[in-house]
Amino acid sequence: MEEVAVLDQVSKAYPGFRLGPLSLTLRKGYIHGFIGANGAGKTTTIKLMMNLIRPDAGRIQLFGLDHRANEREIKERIGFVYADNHLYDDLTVDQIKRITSSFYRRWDEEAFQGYLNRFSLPPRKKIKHLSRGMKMKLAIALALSHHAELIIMDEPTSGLDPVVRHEILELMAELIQDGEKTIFFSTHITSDLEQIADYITFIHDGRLCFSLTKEEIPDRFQVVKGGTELLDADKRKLFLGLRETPYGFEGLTDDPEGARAAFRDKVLYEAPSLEEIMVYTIKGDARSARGDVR
Ligand SMILES: Nc1ncnc2c1ncn2[C@@H]1O[C@H](COP(=O)(O)OP(=O)(O)OP(=O)(O)O)[C@@H](O)[C@H]1O
Repeated sequence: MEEVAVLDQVSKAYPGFRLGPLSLTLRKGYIHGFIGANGAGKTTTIKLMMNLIRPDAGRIQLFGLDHRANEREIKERIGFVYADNHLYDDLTVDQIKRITSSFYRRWDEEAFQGYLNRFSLPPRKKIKHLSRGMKMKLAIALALSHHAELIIMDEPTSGLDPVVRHEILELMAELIQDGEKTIFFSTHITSDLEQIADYITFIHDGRLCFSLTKEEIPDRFQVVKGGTELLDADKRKLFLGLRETPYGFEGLTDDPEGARAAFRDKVLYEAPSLEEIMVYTIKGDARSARGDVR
């Protein structure tokens, strides 16, 4: 499988926060979703890939090329959509298009006009008069009109209504149909990933928790539900996170086999949603950091 992006033991430290060492591979032709709580390090990872900030250590390759030595060529081949899009407020759609198109050798005016029509974006309207959803659609149209092979989007669906989100997800699914393009997008909205992502990468507090295909996740994680009397100190260790009520417990394990050996048919086993994986992992981590019994 062709590797479009490889991060190898990449790290970056800010006061009070350290990303990595992070290793991650993006495979050609797939949609890779990138999840993590606020402040987990998603934007930092994306900025490192875009060479907007420098890593303290580690190696980043895009299209098999060193991302700093070959920045110009690489940027031609990337479509980048940034969360707080830096579109100039006083410019019109048409003016921002003219500026953006001048950066790319492979700018495709027909493709851009196609997106304007598809998204009903008025060419003469000023950016500041566009709604949040329209601004995001414009950012996407600008990023997709130079035949990019890798599309990197930082929170493209956050703050958008379900209809606009659906339109954007539908477009992503269309884009990878020919197997030539790769999408990497960060989000908090786990249901978006459940719909369209092939691979899911989850980071927490600057560390990689997992990078798996959507199909692999149920083999790796399981929700277990049962009576609290079944729990003892050893069995508690099977869980990444555990919630107990007077009526029973519910927990997330990353050792489904161990859980089955321990509880057999005395409990219920369920496939977790991505949201459950996120919430249990993050809460479980906070509890162990505080020294609470897990
Ligand atoms: N330029 C900077 N200087 C200092 N600290 C920074 C800088 N940029 C990011 N950080 C810190 O790094 C951490 C990770 O931030 P980052 O923006 O990568 O998280 P995120 O996962 O994208 O979060 P969100 O979902 O809220 O956008 C945060 O604690 C943030 O305060």
